[in-house]
Amino acid sequence: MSENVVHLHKPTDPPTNDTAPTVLTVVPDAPPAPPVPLWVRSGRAVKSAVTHETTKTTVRAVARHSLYTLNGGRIVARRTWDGRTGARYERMIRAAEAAGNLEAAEEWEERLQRFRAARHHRRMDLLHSPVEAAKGVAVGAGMSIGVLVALGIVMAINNGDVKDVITPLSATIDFIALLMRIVQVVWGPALTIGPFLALLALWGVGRHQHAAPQWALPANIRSGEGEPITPSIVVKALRDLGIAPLKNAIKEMGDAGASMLSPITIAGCGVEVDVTLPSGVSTNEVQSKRRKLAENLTRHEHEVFITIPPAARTVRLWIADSGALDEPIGPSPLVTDETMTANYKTGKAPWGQDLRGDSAELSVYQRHLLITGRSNQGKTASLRALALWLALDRSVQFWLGDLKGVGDWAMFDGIADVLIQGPTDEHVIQVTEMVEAAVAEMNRRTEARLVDPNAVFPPLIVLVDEAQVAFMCPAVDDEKRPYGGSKATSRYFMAVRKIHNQGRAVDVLMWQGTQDPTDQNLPKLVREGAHTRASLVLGTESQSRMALGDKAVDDGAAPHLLRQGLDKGTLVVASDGIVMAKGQSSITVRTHFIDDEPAAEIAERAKALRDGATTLRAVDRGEERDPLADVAAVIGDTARLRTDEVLKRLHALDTAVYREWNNGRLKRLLEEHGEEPKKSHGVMVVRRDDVARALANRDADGSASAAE
Ligand SMILES: Nc1ncnc2c1ncn2[C@@H]1O[C@H](COP(=O)(O)OP(=O)(O)OP(=O)(O)O)[C@@H](O)[C@H]1O
Repeated sequence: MSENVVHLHKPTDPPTNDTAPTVLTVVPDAPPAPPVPLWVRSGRAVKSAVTHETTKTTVRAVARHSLYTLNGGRIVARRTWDGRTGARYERMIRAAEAAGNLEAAEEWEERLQRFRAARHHRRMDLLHSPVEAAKGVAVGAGMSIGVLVALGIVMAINNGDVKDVITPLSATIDFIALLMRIVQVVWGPALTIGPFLALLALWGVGRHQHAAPQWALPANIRSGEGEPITPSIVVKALRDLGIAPLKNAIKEMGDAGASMLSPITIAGCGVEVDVTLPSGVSTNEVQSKRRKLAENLTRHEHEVFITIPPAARTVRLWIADSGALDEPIGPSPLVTDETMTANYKTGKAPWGQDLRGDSAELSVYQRHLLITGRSNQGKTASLRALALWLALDRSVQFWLGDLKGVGDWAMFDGIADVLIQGPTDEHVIQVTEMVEAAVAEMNRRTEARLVDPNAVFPPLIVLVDEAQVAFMCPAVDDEKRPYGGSKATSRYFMAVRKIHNQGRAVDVLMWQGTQDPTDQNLPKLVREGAHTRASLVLGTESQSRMALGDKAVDDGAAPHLLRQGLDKGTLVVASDGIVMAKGQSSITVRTHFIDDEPAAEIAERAKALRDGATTLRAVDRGEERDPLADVAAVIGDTARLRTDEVLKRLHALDTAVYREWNNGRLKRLLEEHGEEPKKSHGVMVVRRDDVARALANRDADGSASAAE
């Protein structure tokens, strides 16, 4: 009996085995939804009909074609009016005045006067013309009849038939009658279809000019995708920028707003046009509206570049063909031309293409370099492309620190004299010592130059990739001096600063690649010490200012407007080592990408050109110095030398060793050998004889202890 019972509650205990009865639960039906009132349903139906895509398309098409005809009529009427009156001249005068170009205004004024004088002349002529015209018709008709009769006489004489005298005349009359018949027949239908043909013609004009509101135009024109840039598109885009004085001036000018523009020229994969702004509109007002301008031109923001040419009140627009910047550029000539060599002094590295499609080449001669950019955007690749080219000049030495250390620079093994690869503090210490050794080398060269002003040295490129790792390194040395940071005691920072200050003249050059600049990971003095500054995409305008400097950004450089991921390898470069249009302070370069494999091949070619360098994994600090002998050497023949001058000379002799030396340390050295600095005329000095005695005593002690 119990198996026939259907429980109306949920069992709380789970069934214990497979034989447990299936429990069915009765779920009551949901209550029927209340009926929707008729007016709501009708409203919904109307809404869905009105908002349906087909309805929208139909409404758009009807509106568009009607407006084409209407506006076509307006355009034709205006053209006719312009042709017959001085309206066009007056408009040009207003445009020239609005643009502040009084010379052009005067010229148009003169033309208007000439036009009016000529029109007056024609009108005066018309007053006399009916009589003249009647006379002309009478004379013309008489002459024609005379000619026809003369022709008839010739025919009559020829045929011997007097009737032929009027044959040409009657044939002409018949012909005229025939024409009249044709006109009579055609006239009726022409009267009927004539207006339609006229409307069709007006529609054609309107359609050609897209003379309908934006919303009514077909989708492809509405989006403007791929549309060529014409003066009227540029003027319209400027008018709608939201700059009131510009808008008013263009309104004043009407169609003649195009007079603000230079001819639109093809420039690489886009077009270029200079816009002379009307008075009251500043160039940076237009520059700050780049996105809006780009959208008004139916382009993406990154496809429009606004720079400031030398001419006053002028902005230069470069507008890419839609999507053209997304096309890859070809391979590097370094890859395709296996015979290529380089020349540090006179050559230029084939880096990529500028936006005009011209090849962008960089001279690296006596220029410190800094490349910044967000992670994974092509910083190492663009820095390496320059180094690979320069490696093809066998005279150039490389000391290289890669603080990422995943092998991006491995192909320089055998080219570079020093190659340090790795991201740890230990690597930062080695890289710092490498840069300090370069400072010592620089000092040695400077000294040598003092002795021989014509001394020439092989270029030494001190390259640190991922330099932010060094600036952010927390390690400190035995004397508590930090390797990282940007204090006066920070070792990496100070070494870079010294090379920036003095390295150029003796061809010791600092090249750094660094990520996402901040004041901490790229101190101000370091970023401003580079002659060539280049940046890949960055996050903010303030970072762009750090990367390229205020001047370049104020003049339109905008790496923060490049697109992360999409513009890999595109650099904004501020340098005098690259050709750019006059007055421009930066240029956008799309670099050739050289992948690891071709990079290794280029490196092999470079090695073949060189005798083969033994690459060190850390800098050799050289033999142990003998400070007392060094003091004697820097004093030379001078009887006494101020202690600060002794320290300066020691420092120049070997920066790495004597960097931390001060008066106290010098005093200790002399005291260790039974001498001390003395006062002379109120200043502390070291005397040559004291040092010589100390040396002699030391040598005597040394030989005595050896003898024992
Ligand atoms: N010129 C270029 N054109 C196209 N793609 C490029 C270009 N340069 C680099 N890339 C692409 O970007 C990737 C990253 O390049 P790279 O390692 O040079 O970036 P990075 O900025 O040094 O990165 P990291 O964050 O590691 O420092 C490359 O593997 C390559 O796919």
